[in-house]
Amino acid sequence: MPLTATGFPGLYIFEPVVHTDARGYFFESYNANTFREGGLDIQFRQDNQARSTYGVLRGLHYQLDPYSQTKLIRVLEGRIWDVAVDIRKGSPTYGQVYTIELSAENKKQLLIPQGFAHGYSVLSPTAEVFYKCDNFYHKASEGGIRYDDPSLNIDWGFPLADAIISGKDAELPLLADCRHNFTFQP
Ligand SMILES: Cc1cn([C@H]2C[C@H](O)[C@@H](COP(=O)(O)OP(=O)(O)O[C@H]3O[C@@H](C)C(=O)[C@@H](O)[C@H]3O)O2)c(=O)[nH]c1=O
Repeated sequence: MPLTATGFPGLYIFEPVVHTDARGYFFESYNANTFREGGLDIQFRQDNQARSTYGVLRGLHYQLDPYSQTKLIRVLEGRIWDVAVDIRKGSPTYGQVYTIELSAENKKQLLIPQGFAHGYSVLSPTAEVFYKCDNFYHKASEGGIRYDDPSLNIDWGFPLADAIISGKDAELPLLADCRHNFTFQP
């Protein structure tokens, strides 16, 4: 099974089976049946793609219910440091941070369930990130947490002096001041 548990309930690493031959390689970057066989029946509704340069840090973001999003993150070009924070009240991993390098080379994908805040930083000169979401973008439901919240103490994979951050992200609140209503459903 190409899905690996992370220890955070609902958070999985997906590693596709790569078929290599004289022409190059082929892999199924997404197959709903593979996820269904792993007990994950997700109806993806929106695909997003973003290009960034070294040092760009996006996040941490979430959308409030009923627009919360499961996300399946992968990298088409370059390398990123992907960060997921469990903000589901009652979760055994509430307030904990999961990090993983995703790259075009390692082809790993991170499946992030609803109730997590998500962000990433770019480690390579450029990176092209592609992700599927099971709910539509809804501007009024956007929420976020500051990347440098001291209670999370996140390692972003590079010195924060290098970070390029949007004005919106620089003004996000700390986790303790966030108004969200995510609860853990075992
Ligand atoms: C996220 C999003 C943004 N936009 C618009 C709003 C804005 O004008 C422009 C850039 O938006 P942002 O600055 O929010 O883009 P960005 O900072 O890349 O936002 C993304 O960050 C990562 C970490 C996530 O997890 C995503 O869910 C999403 O929040 O694109 C859409 O039209 N649809 C979308 O789904």
